[in-house]
Amino acid sequence: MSKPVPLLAARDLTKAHGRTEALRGASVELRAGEILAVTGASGSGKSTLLHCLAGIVRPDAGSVTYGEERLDTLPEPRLSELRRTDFGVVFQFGQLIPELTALDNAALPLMLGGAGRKDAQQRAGEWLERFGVRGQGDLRPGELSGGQAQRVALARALATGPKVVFADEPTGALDSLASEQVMTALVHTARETGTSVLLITHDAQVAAYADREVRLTDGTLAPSEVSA
Ligand SMILES: Nc1ncnc2c1ncn2[C@@H]1O[C@H](COP(=O)(O)OP(=O)(O)OP(=O)(O)O)[C@@H](O)[C@H]1O
Repeated sequence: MSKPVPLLAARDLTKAHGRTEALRGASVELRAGEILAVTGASGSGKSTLLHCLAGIVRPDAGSVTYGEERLDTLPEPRLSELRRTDFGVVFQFGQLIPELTALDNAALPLMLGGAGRKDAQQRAGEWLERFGVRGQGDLRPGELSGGQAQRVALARALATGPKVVFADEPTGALDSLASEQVMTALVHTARETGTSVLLITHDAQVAAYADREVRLTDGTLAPSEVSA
């Protein structure tokens, strides 16, 4: 059988922050519908890799290909459009807007994409429901538990129907029960919608939810792990 074509592929990425070489020739592929865990020690370059793959940061060298497009050289307007339409991101501390209710937080990307407020709120409500936090829709982030906030963040990331969700330590601030609930909801929804997930974690129990795991060491991935 021929090898599946990757949805997103990084080749030989290098990226320095000042004098720190965060990535030193990292290559990785994400396939359509795949949940890929990127693990590695603190400082090994995981977040930098995610930022390059999501088109948030441009690598110093190497390529990032998404479908037919080269993200590393794409003009900023098209890159922002892709980030809005095709990518969703979730970080360790949710990054919900504190002044907005959970419902309005989840509705915001839909409104930015052109939906009217009422329609966006209705669709956002359905996404909160999927993640088991519809009852918390009127609460502000400060009134949510860590796990609830992360589930709202996931609802917000998935509401626009992205092809890829980038999750950077989405359970890093949670206890094991909340972590399990967040990961179960994420995996279930990704499977149902065919969304690919790039999951960064230092937790082996979280990585076990993925289809495949690659490990970054000092800014590179071992060749055997690249083609696994
Ligand atoms: N904005 C920045 N300015 C300076 N150095 C940075 C910056 N971002 C990252 N670094 C450095 O680059 C290296 C890789 O960082 P990165 O955050 O990608 O690693 P990580 O594996 O995600 O780490 P952690 O698990 O601790 O979040 C580290 O040495 C870090 O200190």
